[in-house]
Amino acid sequence: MSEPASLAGDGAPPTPAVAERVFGPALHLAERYVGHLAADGVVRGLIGPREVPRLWERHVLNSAAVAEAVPQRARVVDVGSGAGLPGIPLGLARPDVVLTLVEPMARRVEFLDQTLGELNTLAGPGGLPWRVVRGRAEERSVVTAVGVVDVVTARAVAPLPRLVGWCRGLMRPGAQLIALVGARALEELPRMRPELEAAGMRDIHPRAVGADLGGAATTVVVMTRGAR
Ligand SMILES: C[S@@+](CC[C@H](N)C(=O)[O-])C[C@H]1O[C@@H](n2cnc3c(N)ncnc32)[C@H](O)[C@@H]1O
Repeated sequence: MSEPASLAGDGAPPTPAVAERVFGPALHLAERYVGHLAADGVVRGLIGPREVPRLWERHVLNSAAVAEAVPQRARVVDVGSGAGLPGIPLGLARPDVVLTLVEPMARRVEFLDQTLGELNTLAGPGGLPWRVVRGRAEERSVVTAVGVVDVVTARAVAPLPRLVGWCRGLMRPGAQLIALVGARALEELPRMRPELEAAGMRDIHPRAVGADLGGAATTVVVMTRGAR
């Protein structure tokens, strides 16, 4: 049977050996996702063409690295998921998590719906326990649709204090926010700490994840919502 054109993977970069260890039995789904990003993701302007050769290292493995910071069977919401990062690689690496992708932009939601539909079909019996919710994380309709979760993930969405303000309503007391950050956010963390604590966040710390994946480790800032 021929493959769906949109996921044919034309021009997709080769799969690095480490991907098999990261994704295990879901490797074929991760390869499909990369093919989809390289084709439809570029056509729709969600991924720059120059990113294609480094989709695995810089986007997919870098995102999947977050898996080691996520507790077993966590309810996870990926806020500002865009083309599905870091949510989709995380969900593929960790089939025990229940994943919701939140994204306000119609064009991106369409891409996510199509991707999830296709990966779901490929995943076979039971499919994937994932869904897409359109809207902004702080909107009441989104909080109602998603409910409260154990973990919020976010990459390149907003500075940490603003991100916390948007996501707090989705986090149960004790839930974690795991934000993938660059060097600048890390540098600014000490200055931001009082504001994050005033917003009810505790145990705020940077952490390197995915150091064993062959490339540079992913830096995340992890924080926990306090009781109030
Ligand atoms: C720079 S993109 C990053 C996308 C993806 N996380 C990645 O790393 O490729 C930021 C995304 O956050 C979304 N966004 C902006 N404000 C948001 C909000 N209040 N709630 C949820 N998503 C938001 C945007 O629509 C956009 O898709």
